[in-house]
Amino acid sequence: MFSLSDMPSTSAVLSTYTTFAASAVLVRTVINEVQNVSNQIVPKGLQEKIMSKLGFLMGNLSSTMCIIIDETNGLSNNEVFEAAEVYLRTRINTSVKQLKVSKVPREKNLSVTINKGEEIIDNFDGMLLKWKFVCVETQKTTLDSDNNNFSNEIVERKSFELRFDKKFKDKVLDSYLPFVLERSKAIKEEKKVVRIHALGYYGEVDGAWGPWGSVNLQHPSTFDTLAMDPTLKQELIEDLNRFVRRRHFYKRVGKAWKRGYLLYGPPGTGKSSLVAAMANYLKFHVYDLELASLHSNAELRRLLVTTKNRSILVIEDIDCSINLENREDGGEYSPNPMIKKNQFTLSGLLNFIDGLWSSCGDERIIVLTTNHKDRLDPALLRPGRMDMHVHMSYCTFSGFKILASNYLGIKSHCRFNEIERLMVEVEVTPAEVAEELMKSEDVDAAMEKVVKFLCKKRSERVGKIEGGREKKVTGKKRKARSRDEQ
Ligand SMILES: Nc1ncnc2c1ncn2[C@@H]1O[C@H](COP(=O)(O)OP(=O)(O)OP(=O)(O)O)[C@@H](O)[C@H]1O
Ligand SMILES: [Mg+2]
Repeated sequence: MFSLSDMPSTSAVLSTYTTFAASAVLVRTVINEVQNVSNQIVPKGLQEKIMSKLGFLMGNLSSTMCIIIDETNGLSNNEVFEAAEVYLRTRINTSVKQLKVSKVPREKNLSVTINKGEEIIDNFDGMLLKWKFVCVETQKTTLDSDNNNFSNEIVERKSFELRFDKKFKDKVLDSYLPFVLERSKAIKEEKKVVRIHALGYYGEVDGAWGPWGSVNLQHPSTFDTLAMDPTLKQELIEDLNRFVRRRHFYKRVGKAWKRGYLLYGPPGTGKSSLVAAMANYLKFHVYDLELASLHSNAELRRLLVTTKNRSILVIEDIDCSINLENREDGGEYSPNPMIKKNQFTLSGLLNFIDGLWSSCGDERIIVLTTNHKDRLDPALLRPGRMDMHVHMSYCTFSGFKILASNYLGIKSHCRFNEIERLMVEVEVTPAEVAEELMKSEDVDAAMEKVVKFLCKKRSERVGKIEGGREKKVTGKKRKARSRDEQ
């Protein structure tokens, strides 16, 4: 059994080290040896002192540099750690022996990470980078204020160690780590599940409690499946692209980074489907705001501040939600008849859109939908509030082809010409056409249904016109008769 006096002193160890200092390899061997021996005989505190001195000298000799990336940065999370976690999941290769797999309830996919102590080798621009996931258990003592007792708990401190050749220090800090941050952002974006938030119950949103409850937006609508004027569709996609890439532009010209879209058109022309397509395209969460459930402008403001950036706020059927023609008298309106008038106003809404809205978020989109654009106050429609007005019209033949391809997987059919002619004559909504297309899985039968439906619509229309003429004629006849009688 060794006694403490048998143990080599710090200075002895250091002088041993100096003797071998010429060779880094030998020093490492010495360190390992000292570590092995000291593990058995040296008290822990002294052991750490010796090893830190040796490590320091060793570090000076080695050509390797190590960056420690801790999970937290004081009280806040360390974004570099989070980014590394996400990025390294995509770099797991066969050299890793132990993985950890988990799944959170709302996520579709499994989350795969490396276990503690595992290493991942990465290459970047001619550099070799070695990542190690380190997890150290420490004891944390806390005072229980209820009974004034101290309690101990074991907490895990996680970090990554990133090792690379010293000569690449600048390149790692200036290029590689920013690259890891960027990549992780892109990976998160790809995996983002779009959610739709609605009022009505208090729900947990991203770990915080707030007035919005949310579920995954499972609306399958995309720009590809949407039947709308192809030029308008392209313009809208370009407008959205321009909006999201112009962060610096908005800053430079001193404008809030927000954009308003008014979607108008008859029922069943795809306004709500377009909102879903926009959300799926941009991967923005949706906040579905029902004005009828609000009681005051103050409530609107409170709700607004709890919405996140990179989101779409939707107010559907705006013409039905609020009296929008009476801004002069304050747009007094109370959606809830039990509550006094004058609490929730049009000017409140306008302020919300370009006053307050401007000051409390980035990359925000607001969408208003209506069946009656003409009923809206022009103040609401001006650029800066509703920047782009999108008319969702009755189904055109090009829209029909998108629906046919979508529902039946066909690009052409012998009835297409007939359908094209009929569509010029009648007004049908994409919703009506979609309904007919769904009535049969057999392509010919489905086409027949569409043709029949369009013919029926046409005869209804002709009937109406003739009925109208008839009425006019009988009206005239009646007048003439009464003149004769006089
Ligand atoms: N332009 C379209 N492209 C593809 N499908 C459409 C389109 N318009 C309507 N549909 C189909 O009809 C259904 C109803 O459409 P949607 O709810 O988007 O219409 P809307 O214009 O919002 O109607 P409303 O004014 O009544 O709210 C959709 O689920 C979709 O299946
Ligand atoms: Mg709708």
